[in-house]
Amino acid sequence: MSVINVAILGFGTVGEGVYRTIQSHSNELAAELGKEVEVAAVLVRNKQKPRDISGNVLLTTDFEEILQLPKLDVVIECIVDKDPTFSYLKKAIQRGCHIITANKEMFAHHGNELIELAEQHQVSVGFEATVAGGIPVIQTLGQLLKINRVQRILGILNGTSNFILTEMRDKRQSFAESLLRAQENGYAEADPTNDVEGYDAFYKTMILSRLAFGEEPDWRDVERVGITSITSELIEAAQNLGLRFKHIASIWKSGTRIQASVKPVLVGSEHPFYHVEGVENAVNVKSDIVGEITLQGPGAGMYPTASAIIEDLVHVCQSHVPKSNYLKTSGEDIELKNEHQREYWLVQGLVQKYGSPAITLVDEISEGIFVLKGSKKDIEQLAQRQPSVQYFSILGNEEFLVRGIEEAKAL
Ligand SMILES: NC(=O)C1=CN([C@@H]2O[C@H](COP(=O)(O)OP(=O)(O)OC[C@H]3O[C@@H](n4cnc5c(N)ncnc54)[C@H](OP(=O)(O)O)[C@@H]3O)[C@@H](O)[C@H]2O)C=CC1
Ligand SMILES: N[C@@H](CC=O)C(=O)O
Repeated sequence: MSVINVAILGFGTVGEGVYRTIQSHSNELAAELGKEVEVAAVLVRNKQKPRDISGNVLLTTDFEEILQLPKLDVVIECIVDKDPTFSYLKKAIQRGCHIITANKEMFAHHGNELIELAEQHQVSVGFEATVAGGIPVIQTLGQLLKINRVQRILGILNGTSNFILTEMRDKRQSFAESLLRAQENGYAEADPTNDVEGYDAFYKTMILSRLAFGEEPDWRDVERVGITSITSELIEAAQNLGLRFKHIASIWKSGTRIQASVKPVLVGSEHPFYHVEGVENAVNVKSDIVGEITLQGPGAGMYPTASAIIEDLVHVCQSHVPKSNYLKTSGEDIELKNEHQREYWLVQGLVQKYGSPAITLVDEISEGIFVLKGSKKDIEQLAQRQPSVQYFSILGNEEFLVRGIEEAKAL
């Protein structure tokens, strides 16, 4: 049987998971591809670290050595940062290799250039692992929703943040303890600021936007808020109202503009994301023909990410060259709340009571934590006047919230 020669760049959580999965699923790969998949080389930063890699595999710190291999078909990139990964992948494409990447930061910045270059060189690009870990959302949007016009996407896109919020609520762990566990489980980025300050979810949101709408919002206009301001006290107050904090990315088209935000909000049990817990991610796509679809599954970790990459491996070896601009016709306009519409907010840190006639106090649900009603603009102005104020939008219907407040008061 002939062979597909693969190089894996990086041998951390993801790279090692890919290596192990190629060994454990060799029969399935051979049956699907009609060729054996062999790992020819692994690139690392530190060759002295002990690793469980067969002696036949070239283990190197020099990417040029990999490029000079006599036979190389696919380069799988599982490193961190934009550089030198982008230049490695360009060289791999120029050498005629298909490429696969898990690196969302690099792909959000350079995905288009890589896809255009791949098109010129008649090779394919796999990037399923860049968004939502093991959930096949890229293939679903790119291959299975080609005719639907996407109207809006909501996503829980960072497994570490969702894991931390769940641990803090369910096990009453501190933020620091929960983050440490996420790191031990291999969920967090090398620099976890990327997870907890919302950068990782932001990059994933930009990749999804390009895939679903054919374009991205202006990055400077995207509201990006992480989860670091969410205290145990706030989580408990929300829980007493029947609400859970979720870090949610939203993308929608308004007029000719694509808009997006990435921030923590509160959802009730009627929301499709209420039960998305721990390291799980979810993506809810609203399109004109099919309506709403929610995909849910593990959003980070060794094997879920390896699953996305292995499925990409089959896809790039079998598929034709992708279209540049990865993608789709533009999506469809959708009417969402505008900044003047009144909604509900969970607010902490007021130094003077809510401070504006345009804002109504609904209730003080525990000491110093209020439910207020007002427009986004009014709440933003309040937070400008009182910088200690933290505010979180409460999604869902009013009836549900009122019931939650009554139940919380009865506690
Ligand atoms: N962890 C997860 O659940 C997921 C991660 N990703 C993405 O996958 C990528 C890898 O993540 P993960 O495996 O968790 O990261 P790790 O930190 O566990 O591993 C990174 C690996 O890359 C190697 N490396 C780093 N820089 C270089 C370099 N300049 N040249 C050669 N090798 C280098 C390291 O080498 P050494 O071992 O010698 O230090 C290490 O083997 C990231 O882009 C991440 O965002 C995507 C989806 C999920
Ligand atoms: N650090 C990321 C890993 C997967 O993309 C996350 O927690 O989601």
